[in-house]
Amino acid sequence: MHRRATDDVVVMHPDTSRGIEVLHNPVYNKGTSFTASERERLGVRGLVPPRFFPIGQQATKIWAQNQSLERPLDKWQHLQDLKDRNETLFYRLVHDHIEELAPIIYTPTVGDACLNFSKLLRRARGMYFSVDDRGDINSMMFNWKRSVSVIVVTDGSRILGLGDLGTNGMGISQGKVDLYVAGGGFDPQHVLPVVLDVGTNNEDLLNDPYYLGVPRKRLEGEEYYAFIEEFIRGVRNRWPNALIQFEDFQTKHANKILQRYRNDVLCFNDDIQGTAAVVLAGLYGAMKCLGGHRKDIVKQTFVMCGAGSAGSGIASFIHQALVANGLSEDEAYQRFYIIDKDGLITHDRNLDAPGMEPIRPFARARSDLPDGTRLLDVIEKARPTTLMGVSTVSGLFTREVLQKMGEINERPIIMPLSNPTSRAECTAQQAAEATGGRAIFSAGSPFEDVEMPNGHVMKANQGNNFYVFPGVGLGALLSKSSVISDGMLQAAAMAVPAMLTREQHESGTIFPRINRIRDISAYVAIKVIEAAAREGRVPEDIRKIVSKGEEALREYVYSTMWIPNYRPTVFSCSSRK
Ligand SMILES: NC(=O)c1ccc[n+]([C@@H]2O[C@H](COP(=O)([O-])OP(=O)(O)OC[C@H]3O[C@@H](n4cnc5c(N)ncnc54)[C@H](O)[C@@H]3O)[C@@H](O)[C@H]2O)c1
Ligand SMILES: O=C(O)C[C@H](O)C(=O)O
Ligand SMILES: [Mg+2]
Repeated sequence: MHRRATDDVVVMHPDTSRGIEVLHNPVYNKGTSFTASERERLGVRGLVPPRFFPIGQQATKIWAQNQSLERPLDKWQHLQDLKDRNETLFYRLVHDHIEELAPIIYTPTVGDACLNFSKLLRRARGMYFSVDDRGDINSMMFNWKRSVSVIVVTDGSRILGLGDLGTNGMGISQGKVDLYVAGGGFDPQHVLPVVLDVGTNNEDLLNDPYYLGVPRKRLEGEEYYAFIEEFIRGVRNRWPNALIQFEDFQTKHANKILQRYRNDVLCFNDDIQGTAAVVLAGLYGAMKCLGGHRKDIVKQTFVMCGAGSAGSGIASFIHQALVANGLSEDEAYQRFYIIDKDGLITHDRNLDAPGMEPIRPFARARSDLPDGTRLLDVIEKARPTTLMGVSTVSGLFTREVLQKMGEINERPIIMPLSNPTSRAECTAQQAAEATGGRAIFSAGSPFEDVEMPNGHVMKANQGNNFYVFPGVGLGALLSKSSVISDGMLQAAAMAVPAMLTREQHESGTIFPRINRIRDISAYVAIKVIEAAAREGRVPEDIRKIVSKGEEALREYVYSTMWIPNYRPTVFSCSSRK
């Protein structure tokens, strides 16, 4: 991915015929935007209407069509149809209107798309590997003819807060790779969405005659891990330099898989690590809103609702930051109260249960509060500054809970992070009403800012891993590091709030606007590369660029970004990497 995208051409795969096939291939199709010479060269003269329209005009027309649709899911479908016809135009639209379209191609609408994926699928995209493919996974990867720089893979077992959606989870892998392109400047030819169909335990899907996956229960135990191993080995063999992003794996497997591969393979789990980095970024931003410095995070106390992969990942990562800023390990653990579906987690709990391992050091002493204490009582006792929700339970932050946070704190930090919107622990409106608009608020899915009767506006920041995963992926690949370290992720968390101005902090803004996502991703990537260099993880050529300073690094990062413009299409004898 080291090239100047703007100077580029599109090299047509030698197997592609000229003529109508060009129009039917979404990578090469430009619709009415083929120039006269291309129409000759590609054999499409007369196959498209005579008038030439530049991409900007095409985008304006299709944007108006999309805007005229009422239902978000119809907008999603309209965009997928466009992607199936003309990828460049699709990414141009998403790039130009990211703020309006992120909620369509991503949370919350992508949740509905996954729920209805069997009915909505028009044209397959990405790769599907099922239990029936065991033994053949690596050879199947050679059916994918392009080189791959990033793979987003899910096993569909925990799609957003919607549970086990089996093969329908492909929608989430596709949404995430679209954000790698739109937000991180990845070339769409080199991103690959994948679903591992290891079965589903969702009875509705098993009984659905149109379900797209293998209708059987999920693989479990060693059989499951052997399948994952076969997939990872296949990727390492076929695309040795590709980054693997694990997405929406259920907690009992997510941590185990991450621990097994994170020191050998360029990979990360977005729900554990991407989320943790974005939440820490939001907390650093909140410290600035409170008029302080990011180091003030050591003064905070956290109540976390949810002890799954997101909750445990966030807690462990904030713990690292507290220790890095001067607390002892134990002091830092004392700052957390973690609650799951059975209430407060203490040493009275079975901490050996699957998925509980990362939570173990956060379990409270029996003497603090009884095991299972409910949220409101925990808040009364712990007097937290920050309340976080990764529980998937809509309405968990009741009016009483929010009011209590507002009583304890002048400016309570309230983060209902569960996705999609239907699972958020509270809405922005509810948080604003219960706290008189004083909350520093951030939710996983988008909400509107709330204007209070006195004219004050409570900012409804979106705290979503979208702010970091494209930049982390970009930085990791460009650094040529062989792994993604905690230090690289901590650097990503510090990069995001550095993009905000003092005025923005004063207004309660803790994340930059999403329409700056390319600049955010580039800056995250710069900081990730610098961290990798500090840790001695980069080869000589990268070390040289880093040693020249941030400007040289910026130039390097931006020069690799793919820009959604049409480029001249040419033929060559061999396919381009
Ligand atoms: N904002 C983001 O960027 C982001 C990133 C990752 C995950 N998430 C969201 O976080 C949620 C959780 O993800 P996960 O992978 O950790 O899921 P999970 O299913 O593994 O964990 C859910 C946890 O919530 C707990 N829980 C259930 N009911 C509860 C209650 N009444 N009170 C307190 N805790 C309760 C469960 O015991 C479990 O520990 C999902 O909705 C997901 O979309 C958001
Ligand atoms: O997909 C998202 O919107 C964020 C996160 O990865 C999640 O699983 O909720
Ligand atoms: Mg996720």
